[in-house]
Amino acid sequence: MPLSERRLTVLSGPSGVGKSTVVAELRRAHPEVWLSVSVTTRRPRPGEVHGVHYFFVDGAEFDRLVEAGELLEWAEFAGNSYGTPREPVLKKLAEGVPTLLEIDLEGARQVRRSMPEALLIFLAPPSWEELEKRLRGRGTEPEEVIARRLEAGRIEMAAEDEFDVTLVNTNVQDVCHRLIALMTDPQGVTTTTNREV
Ligand SMILES: Nc1ncnc2c1ncn2[C@@H]1O[C@H](COP(=O)(O)OP(=O)(O)OP(=O)(O)O)[C@@H](O)[C@H]1O
Ligand SMILES: Nc1nc2c(ncn2[C@@H]2O[C@H](COP(=O)(O)O)[C@@H](O)[C@H]2O)c(=O)[nH]1
Repeated sequence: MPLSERRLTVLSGPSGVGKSTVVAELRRAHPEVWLSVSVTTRRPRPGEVHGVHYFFVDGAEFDRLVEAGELLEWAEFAGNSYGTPREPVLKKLAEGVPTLLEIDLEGARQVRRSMPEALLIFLAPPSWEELEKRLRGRGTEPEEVIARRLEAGRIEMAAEDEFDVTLVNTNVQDVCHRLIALMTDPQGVTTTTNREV
């Protein structure tokens, strides 16, 4: 199947597992993949750019987008709201552009319901200890936020079976190769969870 005919792919996994790192590498190697830019009420981290990493909005604007039906999915995560603008995703899919969403478990569940043809991939850490190490090592959140993210991470880890495939993020390059292979040949994916270590 040519890349242009591929379906929507969702990448989820606990905070700190390496989703953004994997997506950045994937886009470097495969610029033809389009990544949805989410809306969030979270404050920007140093270096994050409005319109590139996120659309940073306040709570009132987020509520307006929800009420106007402008979000394909949305969720609260660790004290902030996050959502996927609907129109750009539908446009890219209609154009046949391979489309990737990097979203949390609740968002993935909503996409599963509204677009059951989407491929849902769970990114797992090599171990819980390594996840904690990565999240703390990133140094972007204070300890109380890290604790909330780890609490959410326990719930996300318990939901791995809801996904079509699990990729364990031991090596970023390996994960990228597997991810692009899955986007290239989604027919090879069975409906039961397929853990690729
Ligand atoms: N395979 C890997 N081995 C070691 N460190 C990694 C690996 N992948 C990512 N990291 C590191 O882990 C940290 C968290 O990665 P990243 O920010 O990409 O996670 P995330 O899943 O996008 O988190 P969040 O959901 O909180 O945004 C970063 O410091 C990153 O450099
Ligand atoms: N349901 C959604 N979740 C999203 C979206 N964009 C990002 N996320 C997820 O939120 C957490 C925290 O992200 P961070 O940038 O603050 O570390 C993480 O799991 C992201 O995948 C979205 O549009 N919808």
